[in-house]
Amino acid sequence: MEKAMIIINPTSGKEQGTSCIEQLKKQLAHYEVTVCETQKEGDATDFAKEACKQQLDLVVLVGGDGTVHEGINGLAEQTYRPKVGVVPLGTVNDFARALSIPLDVEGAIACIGGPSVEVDIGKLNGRYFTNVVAIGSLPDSVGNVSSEQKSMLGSLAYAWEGTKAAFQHETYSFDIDADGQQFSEESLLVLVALTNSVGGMSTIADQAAVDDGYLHGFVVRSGSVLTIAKLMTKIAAGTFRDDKDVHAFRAHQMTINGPSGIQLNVDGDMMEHLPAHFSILPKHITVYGKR
Ligand SMILES: Nc1ncnc2c1ncn2[C@@H]1O[C@H](COP(=O)(O)OP(=O)(O)OP(=O)(O)O)[C@@H](O)[C@H]1O
Repeated sequence: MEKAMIIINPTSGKEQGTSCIEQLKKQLAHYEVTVCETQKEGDATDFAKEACKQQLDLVVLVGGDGTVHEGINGLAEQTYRPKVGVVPLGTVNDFARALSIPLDVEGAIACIGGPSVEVDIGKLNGRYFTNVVAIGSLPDSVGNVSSEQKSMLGSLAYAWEGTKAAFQHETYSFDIDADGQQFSEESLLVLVALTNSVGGMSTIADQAAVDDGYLHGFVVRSGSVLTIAKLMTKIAAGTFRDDKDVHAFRAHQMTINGPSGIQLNVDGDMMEHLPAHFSILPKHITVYGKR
């Protein structure tokens, strides 16, 4: 009999996590299932590592992007990696969106066992990421959105903090090396995306496919309120990357340096500091979903 581990964060999103376990077990009827509830930061990584060690066939990550990020960090370094299913319970759920996994519990559960994709995983310094790394004063303030704010306001909380940051329009100087090409930029926001879902929006990194083997970089060149307002409308219209204030590039390896002490927003949570060394692990983990 095949073996599966369900890793669930009982505090994710609106805390509806544990109620979907029975449904999930029905979908996984032909698996011997172990359920692991996370208690704190780092648990999902440890459980996922254990699933590799035991050579399980499937790991289902139930939670927000933070839980997916932690679970993938447990799998990425291992030689044997189980297939992955995702049941998104967070506010943004970028990884699920990028893989066309339905955002409702029933739909997401029904996907497990269907089509799957071998997805790229990003490496940033000593850790791994699945979606996006954001650097600059904008993500700095968006990173201050509390869980309570997120639960109550959802993406509105991000929009509010982002607007506040835009009014402060503080820019930083960044030195960037992309596959050996070097350039410097004065910027409010630098994004390194792996997928076409960034902060719940599919129109920023619209050309990034989950398995194209590239890191997709975007530098927002100026920080004026007008620039930000204009870019917001361009994001809505799907023409963000063509704007003269946006420098879009892609690479297999990148190094980004800038003022020390700036924290990075990695898959939605603040962690790591500059300098940031990026690389890509192409088609590294098989996930139930579609490209
Ligand atoms: N039992 C727990 N109690 C408190 N925090 C936990 C627990 N288990 C895991 N965590 C932490 O909660 C963090 C956030 O979890 P997750 O992203 O799944 O939910 P979320 O914050 O509701 O989602 P989103 O960020 O999309 O709104 C995880 O990165 C993890 O470190």
